Parts: sequence; structure tokens; C-alpha cells
Amino acid sequence: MSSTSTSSLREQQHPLIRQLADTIEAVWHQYLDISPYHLPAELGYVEGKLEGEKLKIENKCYQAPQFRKMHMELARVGNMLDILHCVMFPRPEYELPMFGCDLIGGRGQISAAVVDLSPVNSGHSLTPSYSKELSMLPVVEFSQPRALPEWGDIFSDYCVFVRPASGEEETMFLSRVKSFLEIHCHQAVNSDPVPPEKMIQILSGQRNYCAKQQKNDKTRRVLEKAFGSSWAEHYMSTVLFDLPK
Ligand SMILES: C=CC1=C(C)C(=O)N/C1=C\C1=NC(=C\c2[nH]c(/C=C3\NC(=O)C(CC)=C3C)c(C)c2CCC(=O)O)/C(CCC(=O)O)=C1C
Repeated sequence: MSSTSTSSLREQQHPLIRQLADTIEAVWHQYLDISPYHLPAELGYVEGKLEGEKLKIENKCYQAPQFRKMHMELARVGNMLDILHCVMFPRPEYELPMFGCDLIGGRGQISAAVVDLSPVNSGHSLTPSYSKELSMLPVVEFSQPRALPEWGDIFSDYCVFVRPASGEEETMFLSRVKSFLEIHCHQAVNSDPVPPEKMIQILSGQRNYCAKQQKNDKTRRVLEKAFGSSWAEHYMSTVLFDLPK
């Protein structure tokens, strides 16, 4: 039987990662006028060696009228490490938060599930329209919340950072990500560009977000082991968290 779905790394990954990848792409296609964002050709699919195991990276990248870059990365190291990474970079003309999501699993268990809509305005707070919608979401109780690292001061009060302890908690996390994304996309399509002086503040907020995310030594270490430290630095600063021009 011919397979209709285009093959993707997600077919080999943890079910929650596969479902989340499908959900993110479905919401993007449903709400936004998206078009391709061309990463350098060699970065669409990258392979490295991590402790004798093959590290595979698959990148998907889009853009939209409100977003300079919408990046989803799937990465896998044998059955040791399963990763979904997603960041949406708003164009600095729009006062929109940074959507970020990170899912890390190993040997069938998700150890870290993170999602946030992170404010980048000078007040470091989400706009009232976002806060209103987010505060109306049902309260979700996870049994194993995790403490954010110091560089995590970029995240909002609505940030979810947990170790999902059951299939039910995985489903709760998936639906929370979907809600964040849907709120974000319909806020974005209904937003108007800000005046130039506000754009400067938004740019510096985005730069701060990227600079702090590059302090994640858990990410850096995986990339360094597989590709060496200079490639890891280049990748973190130009692909994962490239500063807007
Ligand atoms: C929006 C949020 C967000 C975005 C966008 C983001 O990129 N990271 C984000 C958050 C975040 N990630 C974290 C941890 C880990 N990240 C990786 C690796 C990768 N993560 C990647 O994206 C890639 C490139 C594909 C790799 C290689 C590993 C292995 C871990 C340890 C897993 C564990 O502890 O169980 C932590 C906890 C940090 C800490 O406790 O100190 C936080 C907060």
C-alpha cells in the first residue's frame, strides 16, 4: 500500500511529539497565511554522531504576514533522545509574544515539556487581550511541575514546564499547547503594526529572549557532543535563536 503521509522523523518519535508536530502544523495552516522560509539547504536535514549514536535533525520553517520565522525542529538520537523544538518569531512591527515549545523525551518517557507565550515588550508583560484569554483557560494540574532555570526569567506566568506523569497528563499538555497556539494565531491575525519607537522596544525584547535561550546548556551540550562547539554555537545563534536584523 502506498504511504500517503510524507515521511517525517516524527513517525519514529514518541507519540506525544508526533501529535504535537501534527497539531502545530495544522493550527499554522488553519489560521495563518503561511509560506516557506528558506533555511540554508543543508539544514533541512542534518545528521551527526552523539556517543556513537546517530543524531538526526529535521527542520521545518515557514513565515507569515505577522511572523518573520516559524521554526519547528524534530531531533532524535537512537531511542535515547527525542526532541520537538518550536519557536515563532513575530515580525517586530507587531506587539506579539514569542511562542516557544520544547519537548524532550528518552526511552519512551517525556522528561521535559515546556510551552510559553513570552512577552517581549518593554513592560515585560503580556498585553491585556492575551492575559484575558489565557486566564480564561481551564486550570490544569500536573503532578510533576519542574523549576525553571535562571535564564527562564523570559517566560510568562502562564508558562507550563512539567514532566508529564501519565498519558492523561500528556494529553493535557498537548491541549494546552493547542490553546496557546490558537489564541496566539487569532490575536496575531487581528493585530495592527505598532509605531516605529515601539518596534525598537520589541526588537530589544526579542534579542533578550534569544540571548537568554542561548544560555540553555542542556541544548548546547547535546549539539556540542554531536557537532562540536563551534557548530553548536553557530546553530544556536543563527538557526534556533537568530537575532532579528
Ligand atoms: C520555550 C521553551 C524552550 C525552547 C524554545 C527551547 O529550545 N528550549 C526551551 C526550554 C527548555 N528546554 C529545557 C531542557 C532541555 N533541552 C534539551 C535539548 C534540546 N532542546 C532543543 O530545543 C534542542 C534543539 C533541537 C535540543 C538539543 C535537553 C536535553 C533538555 C533537558 C531535558 C530535561 O531536563 O529533562 C529546559 C530545562 C532547562 C533546565 O532544566 O536547565 C527548558 C526550560
